Amino acid sequence: MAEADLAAQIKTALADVEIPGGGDLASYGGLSDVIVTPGAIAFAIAVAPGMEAAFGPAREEAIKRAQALGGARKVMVSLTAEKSNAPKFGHGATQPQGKTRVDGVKRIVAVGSGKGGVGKSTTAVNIALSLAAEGLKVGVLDADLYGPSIPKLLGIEGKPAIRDDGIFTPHDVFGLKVMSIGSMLVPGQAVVWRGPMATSGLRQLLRETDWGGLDCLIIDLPPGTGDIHIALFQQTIVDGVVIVSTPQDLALIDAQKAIDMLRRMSVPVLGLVENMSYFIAPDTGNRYDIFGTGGAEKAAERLEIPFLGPVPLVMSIREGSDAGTPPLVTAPDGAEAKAYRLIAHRLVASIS
Ligand SMILES: Nc1ncnc2c1ncn2[C@@H]1O[C@H](COP(=O)(O)OP(=O)(O)OP(=O)(O)O)[C@@H](O)[C@H]1O
Repeated sequence: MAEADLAAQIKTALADVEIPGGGDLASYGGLSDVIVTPGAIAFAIAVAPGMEAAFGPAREEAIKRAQALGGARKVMVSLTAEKSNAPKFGHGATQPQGKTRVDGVKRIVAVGSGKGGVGKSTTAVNIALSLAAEGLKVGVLDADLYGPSIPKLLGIEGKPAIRDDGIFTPHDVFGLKVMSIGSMLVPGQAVVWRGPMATSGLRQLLRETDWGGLDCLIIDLPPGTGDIHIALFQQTIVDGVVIVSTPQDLALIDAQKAIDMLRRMSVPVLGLVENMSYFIAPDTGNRYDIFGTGGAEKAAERLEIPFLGPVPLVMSIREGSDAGTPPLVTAPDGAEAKAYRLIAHRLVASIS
């Protein structure tokens, strides 16, 4: 059945779901669009603050109705009271209550950046592979809803398997357990998958995946600071965040903003990586500091966070990453792999 037809059928089925105070869910103003992808069905129910518990049975019923029509698709229905969920920032910020660990995952390290395109996902994947090369059991969760690139970086195709009990089985690639929010989306739908729906999708990917006992889960965050970050840091104990930046000042200002947010949310900043730090000419092997290298190191000092190391701008990183064969896999003893391994060592030291 076409996805649009299925969405319409689900909407019709929701007309039989009663909501508190009378009326049905399909005609309730707080119901979002119903999104149907080849692997998932997602929608959100926004309620007034304090009404979450009262709407619980309606949500359960809605899940049942959607599941009955959706076959093997994973159903994600979020219930949010938007105002009460707003983060408290700035003066008087409090440590959010109710953060929990993820079953079967010892440590969570998120990788973020102030702005897009700085090489955050590339760094996340190569840090994960470096940790795995040390003998750790490592997973990667791609939470970059607006540009999920982990499947491409690791050459993953298709969707993760879903067990009978609805739990995801992650992809197994180069020894990593990998899940991507990208496999739940079809191109062009990320924009409608925002707010409560996105955060609910992330929560399910994180908590309804059989990670199989990990020493460390690396989460590739979207760039900047948004709903996904806030929801993750409010709900989950994250051991710390690595910030990736390029040497350009503008990027560092953005990185600084991201670091400020983490501090206000009481999330440890594990350090700064300077990506595309210098250029190695492929023909001569000569090094060129074309961007004025060292900006991130100085910024790290100023911000009083560890500097984890520089990664050169090298064609082999771009080509290997774009082909799904990261340098840690193709040339584990090469200079690029060494740069990532050094960063991973410092990261481990920073966590402990
Ligand atoms: N050190 C590097 N040398 C050469 N190319 C790199 C390097 N790091 C990343 N790239 C390339 O830069 C591009 C962007 O990288 P990546 O997708 O990791 O960035 P991102 O910050 O995660 O971006 P987005 O904001 O889209 O998530 C990719 O084509 C990648 O191969």
